[in-house]
Amino acid sequence: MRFGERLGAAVAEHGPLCVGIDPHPGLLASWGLTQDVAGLERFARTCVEAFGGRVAVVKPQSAFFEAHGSRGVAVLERVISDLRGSGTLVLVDAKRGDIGSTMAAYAAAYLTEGSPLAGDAVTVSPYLGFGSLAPALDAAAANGRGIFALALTSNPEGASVQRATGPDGRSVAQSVVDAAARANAGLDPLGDVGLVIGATVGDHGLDLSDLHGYVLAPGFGAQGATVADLRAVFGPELRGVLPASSRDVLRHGPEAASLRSAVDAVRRSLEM
Ligand SMILES: O=c1ccn([C@@H]2O[C@H](COP(=O)(O)O)[C@@H](O)[C@H]2O)c(=O)[nH]1
Repeated sequence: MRFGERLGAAVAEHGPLCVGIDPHPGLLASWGLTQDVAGLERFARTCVEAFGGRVAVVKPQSAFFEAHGSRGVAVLERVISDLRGSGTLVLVDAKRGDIGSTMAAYAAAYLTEGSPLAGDAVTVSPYLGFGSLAPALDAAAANGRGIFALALTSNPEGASVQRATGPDGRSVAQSVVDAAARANAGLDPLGDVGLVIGATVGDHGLDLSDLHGYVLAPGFGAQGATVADLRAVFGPELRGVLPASSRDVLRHGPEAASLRSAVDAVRRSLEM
């Protein structure tokens, strides 16, 4: 089954919340864990126990695993494998992007069946030109996987690049939206190319009407965006929007049960 179809089924079962696994040093400390691979592993195992089979999609942040070197990456590989084994979709947040020939290697790593780092989808950066992502689009389609391309990111620094307008009068972000829409055309119910648009961005000024794909909305929770902000940015129904929260859920650890309660509370807030 295509990624967009699998994501649709997962959202129908669990709701749209995407929970992030971001093992910040500060969170390891507040969970009473050591600042090493053993602490990382304990943190990650607790997250898998808490979220596996309970949310539509989990987003491990690759940077916090990479920070621990090859043994940290091995922990990420186990997180991906165990979450997928529990039936939960995994969006690896690695924000990869490079010239096409190198992008093909990233696509092999993150989107190809049998690769230990391949989740169900990966975040990618289109800022070497959306066309440079072609190997990732091809690998995603061939392997039933998806990509989420950065359009308008949640950090304030992103706007100077992403809201800039090109010679055709479109913003850079709108050109990313339009390219994703072309990739998703004809795929029902939604395609396999999603976008990242922060919940913090305010009036995004984008025409998303032809996107026909999912929108990951980080910035919800710890970065200050509320449910009201989500509705103001994306419309009252939040159709196709996956609000993403990491620290605001993870701060409730280290007990898996408390993490689950936090997820349930966020989910309820999204339903109100
Ligand atoms: O525009 C973006 C793109 C990605 N992120 C990532 O999402 C999480 C947010 O974590 P919180 O603790 O919920 O703030 C993190 O992994 C970022 O790298 C983003 O925030 N904004």
